[in-house]
Amino acid sequence: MIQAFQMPRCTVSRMGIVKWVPGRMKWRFPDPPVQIIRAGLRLGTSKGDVTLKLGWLRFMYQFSLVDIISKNIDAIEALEKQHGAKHPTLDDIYVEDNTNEKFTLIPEVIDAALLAGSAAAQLASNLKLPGLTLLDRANCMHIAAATRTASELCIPDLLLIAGPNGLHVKDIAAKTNTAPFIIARTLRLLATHYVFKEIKPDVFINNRTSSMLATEKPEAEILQIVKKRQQTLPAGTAPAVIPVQGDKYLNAGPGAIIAAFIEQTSDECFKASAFFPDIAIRNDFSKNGFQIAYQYDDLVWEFHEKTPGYLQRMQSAMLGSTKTRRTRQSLEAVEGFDWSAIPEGSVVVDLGTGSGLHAELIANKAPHLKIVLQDRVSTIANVTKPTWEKDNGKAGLVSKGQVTLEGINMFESQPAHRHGTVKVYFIRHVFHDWPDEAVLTVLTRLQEAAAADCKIVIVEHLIPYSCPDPEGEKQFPVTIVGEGKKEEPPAPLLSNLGAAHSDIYLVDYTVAAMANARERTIRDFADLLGQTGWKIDQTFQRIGQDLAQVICSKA
Ligand SMILES: C[S@@+](CC[C@H](N)C(=O)[O-])C[C@H]1O[C@@H](n2cnc3c(N)ncnc32)[C@H](O)[C@@H]1O
Repeated sequence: MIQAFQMPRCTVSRMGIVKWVPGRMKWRFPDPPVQIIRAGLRLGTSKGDVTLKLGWLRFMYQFSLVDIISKNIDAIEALEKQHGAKHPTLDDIYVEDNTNEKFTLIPEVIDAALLAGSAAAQLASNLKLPGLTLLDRANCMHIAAATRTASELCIPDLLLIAGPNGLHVKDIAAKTNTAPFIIARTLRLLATHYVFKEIKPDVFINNRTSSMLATEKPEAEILQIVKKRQQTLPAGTAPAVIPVQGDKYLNAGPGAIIAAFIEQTSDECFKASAFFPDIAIRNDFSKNGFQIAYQYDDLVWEFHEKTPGYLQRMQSAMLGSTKTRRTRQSLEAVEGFDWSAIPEGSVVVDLGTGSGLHAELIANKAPHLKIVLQDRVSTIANVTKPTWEKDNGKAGLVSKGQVTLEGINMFESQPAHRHGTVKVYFIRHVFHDWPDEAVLTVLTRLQEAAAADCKIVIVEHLIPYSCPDPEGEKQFPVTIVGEGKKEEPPAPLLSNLGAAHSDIYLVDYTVAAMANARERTIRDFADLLGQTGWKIDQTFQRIGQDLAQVICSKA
């Protein structure tokens, strides 16, 4: 509803851009004028007199972005008063358990921050010359390169130790045995993208973003890590497989696992991604980007198993990836589906269990069920078993027979004793590692082994469309877990919140580059399930999360 409104005196230039008389404006919109803007966009196809209205509506389009920003910043400020906290700014140093950092995780704060951030990013894109936007996009590999350079040289740690006065690039270069001009341009490129801050010419400090990467190790150890890294990097033309020091990420503060994730992304994934367009354009998926970049024939999982540094970095990176998003994804994975409705003594298989974190959550949530942890024989022997043996709580679940560990190959038939006896296959973050053909094979093997009342609980991110999807919402309704109600973001925001919510699309490209794999939309899952005799019964999701539980049964 428009509370107070006065039509501006506007003229329309040849390009249809509104000019207006500022003194006469008095606009107040309690809510963004969605219907009016949508109507305006429809009018955009007309000509003549209507062009005037279109120009006016274009002006309102800009205005409503500002309105969304200011309304949501007001909301955050009101929440600050209510919670006695302040939303951190870029000038703060990141401390995980700090009251202000915890404040940013309150669902209402997340919602308001996403809306304001989305509107701000869209406004910035509206205002930037499109050619420069394209250049930004095409050149973003340099930001990845600079991020890895800074992180592997442990500059966030050196700046954390240096404190508010920061360090001159010459001092950083001297400590790390590198060239000052490299440090300067690396940190300046990143500071321009709000990572680090240049407080005087050539003097840098950490900001909230860069300080997340500090391992908090003492300076002598940090410099030793950098020195070792330099000695292990091959001289001359570097082969793709350069040694990685996994031990950097151990025995350190939470920043170490975040650094592992950032360094893995800006190293392996960055190199693999460079080759993905060649594969996509040729439409030839016989090799993936990782295999081409690393001149390696096997899959990335085998590569990790054979190269201990990479394996350690990848394992730390998986922990770090949750920290960067700071969600409760582990818990959320087992919320939604009603485990209590499964009869006493039923068998639940956690397929592709990894370390078995979610199997343990299910076992504790539903002690009346028998949980089988299935993974590759080598993963069960080298990862799952040691994890479950060294923890008393887990070991207790095994010794009392509630939990069993089982080495299998999910592409082959389920073990004979599982045929017809499993009530639920729980499958979290397994399918996103594989192309469609592989997922079809696994679903077919499960279809062959499953009894008529068997369910599959798939836990994966669901890729949101970047436009509204009322048809899909009707066809695949989502049951919300926890508080809140799903609402379409106000126009003119993209329905997926655009750049404020881009990480899932980047993860999708990561799995594509590393394994020709995919994150999927709900329609993608419905299609794969339909081809293998399964159907979707229900989908559970939390507000603001892409992670979903998709409950499936035999069609
Ligand atoms: C991304 S991890 C997910 C682990 C765990 N479900 C989670 O959500 O943390 C994928 C898992 O699939 C397992 N996996 C890969 N290939 C497999 C196969 N052929 N048979 C069984 N498990 C496999 C991997 O060993 C790994 O543990």
